[in-house]
Amino acid sequence: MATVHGNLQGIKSSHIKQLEKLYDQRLPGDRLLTPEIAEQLATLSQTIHHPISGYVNRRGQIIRVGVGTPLQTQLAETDLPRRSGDRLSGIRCITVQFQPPDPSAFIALMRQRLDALVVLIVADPKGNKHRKDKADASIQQMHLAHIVPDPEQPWTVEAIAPNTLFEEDFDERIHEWERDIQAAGFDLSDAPTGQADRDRVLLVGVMAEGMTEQQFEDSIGELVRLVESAQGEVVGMVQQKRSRPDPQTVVGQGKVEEVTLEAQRSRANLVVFNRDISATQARNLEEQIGLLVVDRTEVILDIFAQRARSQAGKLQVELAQLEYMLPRLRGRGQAMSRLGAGIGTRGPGETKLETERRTIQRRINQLQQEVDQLQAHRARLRHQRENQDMPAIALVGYTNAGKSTLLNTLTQADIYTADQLFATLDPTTRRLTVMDPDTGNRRDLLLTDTVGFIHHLPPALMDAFRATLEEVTEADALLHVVDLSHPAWERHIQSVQEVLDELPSSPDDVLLVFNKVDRTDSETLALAQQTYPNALFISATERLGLETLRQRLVQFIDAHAITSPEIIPSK
Ligand SMILES: Nc1nc2c(ncn2[C@@H]2O[C@H](COP(=O)(O)OP(=O)(O)OP(=O)(O)O)[C@@H](O)[C@H]2O)c(=O)[nH]1
Ligand SMILES: [Mg+2]
Repeated sequence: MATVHGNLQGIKSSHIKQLEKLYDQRLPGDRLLTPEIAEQLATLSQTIHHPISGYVNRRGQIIRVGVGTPLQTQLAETDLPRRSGDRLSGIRCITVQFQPPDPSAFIALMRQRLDALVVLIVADPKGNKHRKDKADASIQQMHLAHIVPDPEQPWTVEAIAPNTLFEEDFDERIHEWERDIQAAGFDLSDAPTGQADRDRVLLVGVMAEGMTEQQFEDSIGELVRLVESAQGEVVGMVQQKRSRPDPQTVVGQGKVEEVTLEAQRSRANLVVFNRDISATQARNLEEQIGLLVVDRTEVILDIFAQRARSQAGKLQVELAQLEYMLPRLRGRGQAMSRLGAGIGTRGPGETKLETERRTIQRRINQLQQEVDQLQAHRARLRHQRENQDMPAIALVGYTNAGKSTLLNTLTQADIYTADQLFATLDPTTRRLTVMDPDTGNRRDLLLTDTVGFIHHLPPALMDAFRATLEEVTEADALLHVVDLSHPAWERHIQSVQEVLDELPSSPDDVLLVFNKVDRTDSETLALAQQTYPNALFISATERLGLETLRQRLVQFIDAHAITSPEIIPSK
């Protein structure tokens, strides 16, 4: 089928027919291009005001025609002929553009292991007021690029004269290039394929106005942890200081090119921004970089999607993902959907993404109802527990602070704990019996472990996880667990406070517990003790300070008269 690829939006059907007709043409196998086909491509490109790329095999058949640059119209890995890593793909690309070739074109050359890339440059009729609609097919420049076995810059490009391009026997030259590549032992298949299990992620850090150097570094450090928690691997980073994001591409044009190049150099298959990006920005960036581009929120949602085990967890994650996606629905091109290995593509899945907005909205409504039911169910459970007259205390804190470890240590529970962000999604409640040291009386209380917080917890997650977060809002008191060994512990306390402030309500009684003192330096410990004289200092893994914690829990219950605890006389 003669399908025209690329972005056909706004292109007249008569022009699409002309593009389709290109498939009927055939080039002599030993020529890179003929003047006739060059002219047809140039005229068509000027008529539709868009770059056009044609792909030709070694027999001279046109196998693909696309509207857009080589990167926007590239063949997916699966559509390329299977060849060993030291061989070219046997396909060349002829592209007509209005600008000289930029790095994205060479990246397309590399990714597809093209025999050669011919770039024809014509005047953009849009930019020429006097001859608005009249195509001026005169080709202003011709460039020829091909792969060379140089790891630093694995391509070369040169201006080429028409008679060389149209008349020279290129069969031999291509074989020569291939022999050079083989002789150098250069592996072309080293390029990212997007089929790997782990995403190879290039981070883009935008340092916004008002951000200190330290805050910026912390945010990048956290983003690396988030990517790793989502099973991705950070392979590089590009950063930019920018007071106002570019509405089209977040970062400036030069930076986008740097990202494109760096992505190629580090063989990344996914680009992650440290700030939120709009649908338009994502689309523009993807078109220019040629890779899937996601933001921090999508990475967090992806971790949640991977971690959700229970029915309730899955339900809430799906709701959060759909709520996040709905205003951002953007038909990601075929090429994009194949390039992303994992992050940003898991969860509801591509097919659901492509279904209409209305279907998604209906699904959201349905999920909202299910979450309402879940909320009601949890409320009933809590009510039953309240009848037992036991005070309920919720463990809250920044993700990875050690909440689950503490609950496990105190109550011999077996909640999954790990040195990764968002290990816990589902709340777990355990009974804890503590002894009043003065009277020797035993007291029972309920301790609930729940999902961790993070700086700027995405609103979609806060809404979808309302049933889970109610364990916090409905508790009688909170144990705020802080990882004191984390360099950003003070900001973590602040971020947790900010999330708590966003909840409809939260208990006034909060006991601050500094954890991981076994790996905290003495200055930090002294500073925290001085700043928070009423706080507790513990190590959940080393079982340090736990007895004091238990005693403080008893006092805490009494002093705040949280409830009238049942007093069980000791034997
Ligand atoms: N050195 C040290 N490590 C600890 C301590 N407490 C917990 N950890 C480690 O910190 C990591 C995170 O612990 P979790 O209990 O999963 O943390 P969490 O707060 O439940 O995290 P999320 O569920 O992701 O929000 C694990 O690798 C624990 O072994 C401690 O007192 N000392
Ligand atoms: Mg946990």
